[in-house]
Amino acid sequence: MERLLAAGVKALHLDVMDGIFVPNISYGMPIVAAFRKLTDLPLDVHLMIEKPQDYIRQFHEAGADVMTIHAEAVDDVASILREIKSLGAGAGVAINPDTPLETIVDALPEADLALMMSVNAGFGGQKFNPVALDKIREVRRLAPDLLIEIDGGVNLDTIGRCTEAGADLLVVGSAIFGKPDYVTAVRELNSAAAAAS
Ligand SMILES: O=C(CO)[C@H](O)[C@H](O)COP(=O)(O)O
Ligand SMILES: [Co+2]
Repeated sequence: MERLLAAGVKALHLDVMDGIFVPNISYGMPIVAAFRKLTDLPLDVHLMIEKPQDYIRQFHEAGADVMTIHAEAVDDVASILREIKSLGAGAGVAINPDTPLETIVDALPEADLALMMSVNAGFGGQKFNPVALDKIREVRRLAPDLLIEIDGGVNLDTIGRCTEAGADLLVVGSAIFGKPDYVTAVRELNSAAAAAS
């Protein structure tokens, strides 16, 4: 965390995985609360879990500023987005690369953020899937003021295409954590993103 903060990242994206919605387990509310104690940066909590509606209050109490649910995990996206907003948090909806954008179009008016996954949710370190870029362009056309986030395989080679397509929030895992020097990694990523936007 100290090294990340020194590198000047603008928010923390926290990947919550339940071993059911995705075949991997990461962490839950106590770790989100621990991050909350260490920083005032926005905590952007990516809920890769089933029944997210049962946990949003606890994640918000733990310190989540934004909670993003997966459309594939729930029946009624719009109503859960409304519940998240009623807690005073930002509400995001995510879709995996194989999920058509049509799945969430009706819910977009309730969303503060749309997350276009450029890998299948579940693991860091996967290869960037450019299908997310076309979805970003379409979301931008449908909802010009919505925050658009991209997540998965974003690195120095792919980040320019993300900003060019219209992504506002660029989630980077391996391309920072896999580097010895976070300051240089973040500076180079920010430069590549800005050059293309
Ligand atoms: O939600 C995620 C995986 O499900 C991660 O946020 C994402 O994969 C970031 O890691 P990387 O930049 O290494 O792909
Ligand atoms: Co994520």
